[in-house]
Amino acid sequence: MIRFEQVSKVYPDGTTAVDGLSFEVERGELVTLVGPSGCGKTTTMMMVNRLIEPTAGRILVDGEDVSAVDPVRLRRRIGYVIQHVGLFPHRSVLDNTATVPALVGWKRAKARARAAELLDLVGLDPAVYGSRYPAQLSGGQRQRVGVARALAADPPVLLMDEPFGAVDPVVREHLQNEFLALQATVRKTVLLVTHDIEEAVRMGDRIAVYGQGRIEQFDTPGAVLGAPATDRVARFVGADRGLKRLAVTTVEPDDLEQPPLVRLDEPAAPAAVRLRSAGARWAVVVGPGGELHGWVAADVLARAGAGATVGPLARRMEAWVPLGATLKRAFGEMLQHDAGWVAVVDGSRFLGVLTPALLHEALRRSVDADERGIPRDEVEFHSVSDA
Ligand SMILES: Nc1ncnc2c1ncn2[C@@H]1O[C@H](COP(=O)(O)OP(=O)(O)OP(=O)(O)O)[C@@H](O)[C@H]1O
Repeated sequence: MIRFEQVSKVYPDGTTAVDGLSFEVERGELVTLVGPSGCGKTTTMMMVNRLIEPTAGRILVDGEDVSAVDPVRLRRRIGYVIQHVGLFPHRSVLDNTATVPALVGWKRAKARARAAELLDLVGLDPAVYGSRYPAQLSGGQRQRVGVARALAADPPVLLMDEPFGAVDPVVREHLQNEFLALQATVRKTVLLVTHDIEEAVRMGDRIAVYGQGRIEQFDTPGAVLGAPATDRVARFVGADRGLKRLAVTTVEPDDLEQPPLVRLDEPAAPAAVRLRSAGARWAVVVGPGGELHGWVAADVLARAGAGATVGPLARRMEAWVPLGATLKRAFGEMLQHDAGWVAVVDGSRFLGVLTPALLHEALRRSVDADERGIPRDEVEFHSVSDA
């Protein structure tokens, strides 16, 4: 969808900002460009909508060489979000959002209706915020208007230059998550510039890690964190890349262990016997359809009076995550609830548990899988304790 072919940019003063760059962003993909200040990220992005012209090479958007397209027409097909948003201070939020539809000749009522729809989509009630002016918004709200405005004419391509840079870390994470949820439905082809590796990892389907004017590695976040291609990439992603990788590695069924199970409506006494003979100190309690209910300690079952069933003795399961959650979230749940394991569910159905050792194993297998280019469930794992 966006294709760079041997693109270079040398500024008139002789600075080589971009040097022989070739890469492609697939349709509906979000690619983050990340690297230290001055490495050429913004130059790369601004060549796509012709705010900067390359010195050599060509850039194709949807198969069309951008140098052959009138820049104004080109920019109508490419949404652009920048750090300081650039809203018109004397226009209402609604009119700011309707800017591009109005420019491309939509009737005022239709442009405003579209703007209201977009404001709603980015979480701003148009009835409340539509008539305000930019100065009457918080930084995070202004950023949302910037995103709504860029999406208003429904461009297939979105360029975002440090779009969440001007807000504090908490708001930033919130906006990132909101944008990811939005992107899951609108599926734009997005190029996002950031100098923040955490943001690149969280947002990107793939990441381009820049050295000076060149891409050092172009791969999925997991692969970049698991197997940095060069020393420079390794230094940039940081010594804690294993921890960062927790945030991009998901829980899969093969990662899980099957603990002893007891049924909610089963009598306590035989359940206690079963657990004792298995040497288990606790069991997961499931409902009749295999749905997760809670957990119960073996000694509580053993002390229960005759005729007791498991149900009233069970404790609520606090530490659980859905299948597909990140390992970071699973680990977070364990820490928050001071639990040695976390239950994993698919919908309401109980699938198994993850322990710290299994979590480590899942992480190691995913690193191996990326290094060898094979699926994670094909990686055999031997831990120190097997030796
Ligand atoms: N108009 C210009 N004239 C000369 N040099 C320029 C010009 N614009 C940018 N540069 C230089 O080109 C290089 C790349 O700049 P660019 O803005 O693309 O980097 P960046 O990676 O986006 O940096 P940052 O994260 O700081 O925004 C830098 O050395 C910069 O000083």
